[in-house]
Amino acid sequence: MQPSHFLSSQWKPLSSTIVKVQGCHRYSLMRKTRRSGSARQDKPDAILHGRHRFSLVFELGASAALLIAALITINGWHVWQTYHSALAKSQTATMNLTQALSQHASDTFSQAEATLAELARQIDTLGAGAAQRPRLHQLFQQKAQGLKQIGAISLFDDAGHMIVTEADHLPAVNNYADRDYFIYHRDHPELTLRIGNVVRSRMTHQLIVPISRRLNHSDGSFAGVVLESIMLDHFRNFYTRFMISDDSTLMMLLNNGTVLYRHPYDEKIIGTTIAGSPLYQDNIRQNHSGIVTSVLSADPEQKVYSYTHLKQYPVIVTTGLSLDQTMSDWRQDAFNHAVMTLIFVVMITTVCLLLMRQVRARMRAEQELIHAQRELRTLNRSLEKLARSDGLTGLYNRRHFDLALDNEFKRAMQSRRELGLILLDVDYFKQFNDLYGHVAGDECLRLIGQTLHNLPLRHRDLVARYGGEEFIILLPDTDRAGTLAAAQRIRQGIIQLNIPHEGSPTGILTSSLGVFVGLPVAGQDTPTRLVVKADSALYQAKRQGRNQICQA
Ligand SMILES: Nc1nc2c(ncn2[C@@H]2O[C@H](COP(=O)(O)OP(=O)(O)OP(=O)(O)O)[C@@H](O)[C@H]2O)c(=O)[nH]1
Repeated sequence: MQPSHFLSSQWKPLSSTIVKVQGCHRYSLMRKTRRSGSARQDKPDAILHGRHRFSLVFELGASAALLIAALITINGWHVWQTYHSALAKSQTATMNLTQALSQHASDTFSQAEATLAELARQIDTLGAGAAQRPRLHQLFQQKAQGLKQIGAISLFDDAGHMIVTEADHLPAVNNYADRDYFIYHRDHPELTLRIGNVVRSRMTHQLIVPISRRLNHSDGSFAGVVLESIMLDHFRNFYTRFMISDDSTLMMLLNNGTVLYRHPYDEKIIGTTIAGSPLYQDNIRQNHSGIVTSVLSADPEQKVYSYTHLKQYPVIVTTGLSLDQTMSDWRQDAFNHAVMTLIFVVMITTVCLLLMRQVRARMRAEQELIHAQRELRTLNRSLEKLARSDGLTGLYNRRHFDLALDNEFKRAMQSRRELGLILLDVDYFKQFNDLYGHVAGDECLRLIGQTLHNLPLRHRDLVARYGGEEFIILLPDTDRAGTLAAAQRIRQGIIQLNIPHEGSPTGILTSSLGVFVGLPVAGQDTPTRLVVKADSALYQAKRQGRNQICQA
């Protein structure tokens, strides 16, 4: 028979059990189980790391976002607070200013009212005839000298002629019947004080505020007007004392919104009206006093306005402080805070991004490390397997067998249980190689290895290639009968392979087996000695004609 025939022939494993064992495990099975176990461990590992990384990066991002949100909220709250505080301060400042101006205006007008009331009484008492006029002139002079704000004091008859004045001479053209105040008093019976629009004096050519009062004859008919003109400069001098920015405004108005005076001084504005402005329409006209952020028609810039009506006179005083100006400190502060916040936000974001990058890099390194560890473990397992197994047959090698024998030897000593050892050698294998070649010899050894591998052994039993064409089987806790039965099965198994061997007297490949069974004796036996004993039994089997089992 050609070697190709037996090489391809199916070898049937032993169907009966030599040594009865429960739950025997193969090396390959153990290896498979261990590999799948590690795969099961690796998968949750990877998931955990993925999740861990995600949650770490997420936590970092969330913390930074929270920190930034807190920072912005705190600074926003601070800016909001300081805005309202600055606004309240500017409102207080404008109201104080308005109060000072209203006090000044009240004082000025009440002095004028008192003067006019006294002069009217004197005129009523003395009369205003030609004889009394020098006396009245003196009186007017005294009053005018006593009050420096007074530009002129004049008396007009019922036709509008100036008949007495504090000046030494009456004007050449001295009819004032066209003046507002004259017309008003002529047409209105009340004897109350009237504060008129600013006009230019015909005598001094200065701007004046005319304050006038009607005079009646004893029968109640119109007798004329007594006038006290207050120089606009009086207000100008007073208003200039206040240090206000150019875009702020101090104003004195008549009740109808006509401007009596305005600081900073601008002659063009004197006599104009703010009656159409939101400030006047929505606030001044409606309330006695108040504070409001508003605009004027002629001045669209938003200002913090405070205003008050004088209690006794139809005059309003208003102060408008530039919102831009009054809030400039707050704006600077808010800007500083915004810049600081921005710097912190940028810093936090940068640090967070760097940390996130580091975490990612670290996680990546960890992943790579885990991967490398896994590969190393796999490599170690393969190396371990390689170190323990025989390359040709896949069985354990001599090195592993020696270690296992050491262990089982010790165990047998301790447990006082017998140990079985079978040493197998292929008969006439040199001839086989010579006849069929080394490749066929290798295949033959592989088939024998497979036969041994398929033996139904217990989990502590071990089959190894001892070297060359020699195999060894270790059977812990096995008595003589069990070991011999196993040896017999093995021998039969090899015969059943039916490998043709023309160099053998039997015509097929056979094997000789040396068996040792016994309890190792303390102080006498060693693992090597047990093998030697099995080997000498094998030697005996060879000597007695091969294809047989001999026991040591
Ligand atoms: N093909 C092959 N041959 C091997 C291997 N290992 C050892 N051999 C051969 O096995 C033969 C063993 O020969 P011997 O020790 O003289 O024994 P034998 O020819 O079997 O004779 P007996 O054992 O006395 O029956 C040698 O020729 C070795 O070269 C191997 O792995 N493959």
